Parts: sequence; structure tokens; C-alpha cells
Amino acid sequence: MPDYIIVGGGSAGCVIASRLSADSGYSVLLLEEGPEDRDIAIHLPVMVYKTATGNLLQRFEQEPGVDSLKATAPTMVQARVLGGGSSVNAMLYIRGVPSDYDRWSEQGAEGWSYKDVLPYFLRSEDNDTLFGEAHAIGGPLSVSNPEYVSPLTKVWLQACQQAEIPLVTDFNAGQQAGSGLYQLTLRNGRRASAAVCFLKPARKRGNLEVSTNCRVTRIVVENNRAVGVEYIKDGRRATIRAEREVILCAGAINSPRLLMLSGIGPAAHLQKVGVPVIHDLPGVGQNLQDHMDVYLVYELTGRHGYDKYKKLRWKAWAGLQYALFRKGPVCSNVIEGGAFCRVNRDDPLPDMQFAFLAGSGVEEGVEPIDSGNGCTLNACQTRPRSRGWLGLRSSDPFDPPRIVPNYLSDPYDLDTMAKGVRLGQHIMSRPALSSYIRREHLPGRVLKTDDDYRQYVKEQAQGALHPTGTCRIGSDTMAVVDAKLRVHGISGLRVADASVMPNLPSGNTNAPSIMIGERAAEFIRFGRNDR
Ligand SMILES: Cc1cc2nc3c(=O)[nH]c(=O)nc-3n(C[C@H](O)[C@H](O)[C@H](O)COP(=O)(O)OP(=O)(O)OC[C@H]3O[C@@H](n4cnc5c(N)ncnc54)[C@H](O)[C@@H]3O)c2cc1C
Repeated sequence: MPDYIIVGGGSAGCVIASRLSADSGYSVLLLEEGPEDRDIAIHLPVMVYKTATGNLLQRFEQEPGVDSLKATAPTMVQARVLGGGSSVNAMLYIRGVPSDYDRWSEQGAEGWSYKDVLPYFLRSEDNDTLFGEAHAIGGPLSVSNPEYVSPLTKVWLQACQQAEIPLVTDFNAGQQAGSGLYQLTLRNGRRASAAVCFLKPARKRGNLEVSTNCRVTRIVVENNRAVGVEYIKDGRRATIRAEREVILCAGAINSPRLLMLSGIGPAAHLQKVGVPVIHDLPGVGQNLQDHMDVYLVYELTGRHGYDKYKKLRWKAWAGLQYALFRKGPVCSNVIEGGAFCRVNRDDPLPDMQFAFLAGSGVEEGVEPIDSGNGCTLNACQTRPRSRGWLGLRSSDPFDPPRIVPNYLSDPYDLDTMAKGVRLGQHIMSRPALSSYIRREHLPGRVLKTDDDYRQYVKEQAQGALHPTGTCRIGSDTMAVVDAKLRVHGISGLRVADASVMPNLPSGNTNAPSIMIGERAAEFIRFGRNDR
């Protein structure tokens, strides 16, 4: 019987498995629903266009918001592979701003202020360029400047400066405002996922077992204590018990789903769908938050970006550079440059994140330019106010969950996104880009009034795949875990992944999820006598 069972080998789960198994006196079992991370597309950065759209993902239909104008049902996409989101994502390394974490702490996540979490970002980090109060070297997680930058990204950064968005070198030192190259989780032309950086070196240890293609269907609870899990592997259903703890790291959709399938959640909802209630915990599945992206797509005047590599001869040339020297466009994550700006005067912090892609059709739901060569600008509100929820349809673990994100339900979010589109168009129309851009493909029609812009956002915006908050930390009645990530009312059970974040951080969510993994491992190791 293992001491610890970790459910989900994603960004946080891999960190916890690695840190706990470093202590040879304890055995760790990691159960991951997806396959091993053997697909070559995971490891070659430029193939993010495949990992972010292909079969390493699970897709859940979402219920549209009241006002949505989208023709197709919106979809929530989550990774299903060892490494989780860190194996499929665009590799942007962003932590948010100090006040994100100070706000967590003010709202009841005691011990999660910026000063408390910074040491755990540093513990993971091996930065190839930056060092100082906000950066470290020597940790397991490779964080690097882009190893290949498209000439078009450099021009885009000039356009930002022409739009009076100054160039900065570090989005993670507390002040985000400005434009610049993103730092990325990659090194030597390879993706630096949590599976590669944390789990792989630990797998040599005799006290760590990793089981992939293994889907957990329920947590086994006896006398209000989690004692093990039920799972399905190779078509066979089995139960395994844990000596000490079960740690849920299945992500912001699947962790609350598993709690509810196990009878831990809002009692009335569980009764309605036929799950026997073990512990009434009304906050499970509530407080769902996600960023939204709205896309501006442009047709280029020539082969200035990555779309040309869709042609065989260019692909072969890029492949050769990579094979011989581990250099060239294969080392690019495509989203090399970005910016953080303020679009609302009343917000003292940047409230809009831009990500520039020197290509088109890279992300799921965004069509490439028909004629061949395009580029894309994503605009994303950093701190949306809209909140949604998720629940079960039935007690069957194979029934997809109900996901109601309520995107843009707060008018402030819609207005902010609309302002982001305006600012994005302003950047894209700066002189630096004029000889590179033939025409605007999206929006592709004249938008004049604020209503026109809002309408465009309603038609085009989609979830940025950063779901969080559905098992949030706190001590109030709607909190799901305490400040040490222990599920309220159930012993031997923690949740440690993006679901515990009380509020979305101002940016992408992989680095914060890894930080949560670091903290969880520490709580577990130092709390061993608390049982
Ligand atoms: C396409 C895409 C692009 C993104 N781009 C970026 C980016 O560039 N930068 C960034 O910072 N963030 C990005 N993100 C978000 C970021 O990667 C995630 O927020 C982060 O990985 C979440 O970590 P997690 O540990 O909470 O969950 P995950 O990493 O999603 O891990 C959950 C794991 O649990 C497994 N699992 C689920 N259910 C079960 C079950 N029942 N039994 C067993 N295992 C189970 C899953 O297969 C998965 O491996 C992106 C996400 C996606 C999907």
C-alpha cells in the first residue's frame, strides 16, 4: 500500500510526486488518466500548434452564457497526458502580479500572500537569463528566453513601442506593464514540462510508481477519511488504498468533478444527480473562473511568419537546422512576444494581456488564413470578474460534467475585452507593421462604436483554457480546502492544482499551478505528524 496516492500527473501533480518521493522512507503512487508523454509533438516547441489542438486533450462542451452570440457551443479544453497542461501548453512562463496573491491572502487564503508564495516560485526555477530577488537558478524547472524569435515578432515589438508601450525584459518581477519577449518553459530546443523537469528524474526512485492510462473514478472515504481511490485501467476496475493521504491534482475541472462523484460537494446538487452525500461542501465546483481570448487575425504581404513552414520545403529546411544544430524555428513556441497594458483608467494595474503569434490558426477554434500567410494577436483580460460553476449530470463518472462558465456575464469584462480589441487594432496599425500586413482578416469589418466592439467580442471570444477556483482555499462556508490544501471536513485528502486558486492570477496559470504543487509537497512533508 503506497503512503501517498496522487491523482493526476499534470503541472502540480508531477511536482508533488517528485518532491514527496525525494524522501526514500515514503512510497508514492501517481495515477494519470492520459498516456506517457512520448509524442514527439510535446517536446518540439513549434509543435504547440499540434499539442494545443490534437488528441492529447479532453474536451467538454460548455453551456453558453446568456448573451453569447457564438455559432458553435463553446468548449473547455484540458490536457490528458503525463505532464498535463505543461505538456501541451504554449510554454509562456507568467506568474501574475504580487497583488494577485496578496488578494488571495486578504480573502482568507492565509499564508498565500506574495511574500509567502515567492520562495516557492524560486524553489522551482532555473532561469537561463534573469537572477535577483524575483528569479533563481538551479531549480528543476527550466525557464528561458525564447531560443528563436521570428523577425516578425521583433517588428511587432517595435509597433508596441510606437503605440507607447515600452519594451521591458521581465514580466515576472512584480511590474508587468510593457511589451517584450515572454520567458518560456523550454531549454535547448525542447519543452520543459513538469513531467520532464520534475517527474522524469524522480522515476528512477524505487519508491515512486507512475501508472498512466489509469482513470480514477472515485475517492474511497470511510468515516470521513479518504483511504484510497477506485480506478479503471486496461478496462478493469480496481481499488487501491493509501496509507497516509490522497492528493487530488486532476485540474480545475476534474478535481471538483471527482470530489462530487465521491459524495463531497453541494448536498442538494449531489442528491439531485443521485450521488450519496458523504460530506456537504457547498463550494465544490463553484467560483469557476477563466480568462478569455479574443483574436485579431491579419493576412501578411508575404512569407514573414511561421505559416510558410506548412509547406514541405520550408518544413524540411527548419527540420534540418534543428537536426544539425538544435536551432531555428523548431525551437520557437510561436507565441514569442507579448504585452501587458492598461485599458481601464480606474485600474492601477495592467488589465489586458496581449500575445502575438507570427502565424495563424495555431490555437483550437482559430482558423488559419486561407491564402497562406497570417499573424494573430490575442487580447486577454487579466482579471475577469465573471464567475461560473460546474456540476455533475449524473452519478456516472463517464458522463461529462456540466460546465457553466458565465463568460462575460459581468458587463465590466465585456467592456474591458472590447477596449482590448481597440488597443490591439491600434498596435497592429502602427507604421512598423504596415509593409508586412496586407489586410485585417478578423474582425475584418469596420468596428466604430463601443457596441460594435462589444458585439465582436461576444461573437469571437473564447476561453483561454485557464480554468481555476473550483475548490478554492479559504475558511468560509464556500471554501473547499484550508490554507494547507486539506479538504474541509474530510481527513487524509488534499486538493493541489489550479482549482484551489481563490482568484485567477493576472496571466497564464502554469507557473502558479507548479508553485501550488511545491507548496502542497511542503505542507505534506512538514505535516506528517499532524495525522
Ligand atoms: C492548450 C493549452 C494552452 C495553455 N497555454 C498556457 C501557457 O502558455 N502558459 C501557462 O502558464 N498556462 C497555459 N495553459 C494553462 C496551464 O497549462 C494550466 O493552467 C496548468 O497546466 C494547470 O495545471 P494543473 O496541475 O491544475 O492541471 P493539469 O496540468 O491539467 O493536470 C491535470 C492532470 O490530471 C489528469 N486527470 C484528470 N482527471 C483524471 C482522473 N480522473 N484520473 C487520473 N488522472 C486524471 C489529466 O489527464 C491531467 O494530466 C494552457 C492550457 C492549455 C490546455
